[in-house]
Amino acid sequence: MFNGGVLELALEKHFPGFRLALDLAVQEGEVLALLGPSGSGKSTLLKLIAGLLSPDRGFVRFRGQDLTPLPPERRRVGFLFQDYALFPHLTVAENIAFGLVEARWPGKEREARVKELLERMELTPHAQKRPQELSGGEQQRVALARALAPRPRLLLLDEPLGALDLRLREELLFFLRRTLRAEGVTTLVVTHDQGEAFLLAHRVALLRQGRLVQVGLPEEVYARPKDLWTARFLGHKNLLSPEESQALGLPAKPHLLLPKALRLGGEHPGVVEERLFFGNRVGLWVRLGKVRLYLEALEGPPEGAQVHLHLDLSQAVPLEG
Ligand SMILES: Nc1ncnc2c1ncn2[C@@H]1O[C@H](COP(=O)(O)OP(=O)(O)OP(=O)(O)O)[C@@H](O)[C@H]1O
Repeated sequence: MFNGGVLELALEKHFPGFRLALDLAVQEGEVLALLGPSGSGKSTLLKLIAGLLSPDRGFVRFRGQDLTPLPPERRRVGFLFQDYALFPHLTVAENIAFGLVEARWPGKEREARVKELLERMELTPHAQKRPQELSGGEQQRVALARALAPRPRLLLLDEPLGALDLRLREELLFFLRRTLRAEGVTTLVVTHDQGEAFLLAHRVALLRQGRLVQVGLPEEVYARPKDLWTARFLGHKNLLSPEESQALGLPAKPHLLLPKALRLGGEHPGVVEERLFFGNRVGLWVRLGKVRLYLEALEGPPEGAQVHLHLDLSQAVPLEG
């Protein structure tokens, strides 16, 4: 069942109206994104690993050691949950040092580690401030630094960019990506945003109603979603019914047309029904007879314009219902 992951999970947890049941192995140094809609069990899974919940059945194993009977504080797992609370009476530097003091790091090493994280997180100018004097994005970075400081062997992040506005989210996303790679810590990161999962993770695991639907490399999962639900959840737009597939010359089954299957200029005449301006690109909904297809381009004609599309049907992926 497992291919020798550093973290091995086999877990069952039941709540009224909800059941989580899954097996998963995570490799050393791997960043694995748990992706799923609201209520699919992402936070429950992290809490089971952290020891904040006990499973009804199964285990959490780390490097062969069964962590299941251990309380959270003995698991040596770092976590950052949605309601991360910084200590308001401590400075930024003291907040980051908190876990190091608890773990009795010698003074010199503690100072060096705090300095390193302040620099990496671009927080050095804020070291002596209190949390309430920081912006939301800065506070989030302090919380992340605090979680990383004691060099946990495993890091659990629940929607680490959750509360931020769009622009800050993007900024912090790249930051988080670099930090996780630089620290090399085995990480499970929960998100409901597929773009975030693809950018952060070495592998993504898709969760639906407490079950793993698909686990794989971002490119793999994106280009070969297991079924219609997964394809839709990953943001694919060209999902063809059996009838629509047939109208385009494909077998009468549901299909996904990958974005690279479509471009402007080709043999199929159509009409632009909708044109969406995104700033750096445009999205076009084009009607080709019975089928409406979506494509993106750097620029595109106005609504109502006649266009021709090139369709590469070798980029059509058959889907399970
Ligand atoms: N302590 C609890 N007692 C009872 N039911 C719970 C408890 N915690 C979670 N649940 C239920 O378990 C299901 C999964 O919840 P969970 O918080 O793990 O989902 P999630 O994928 O993290 O969702 P979100 O993205 O909204 O945070 C939900 O139906 C929730 O109501």
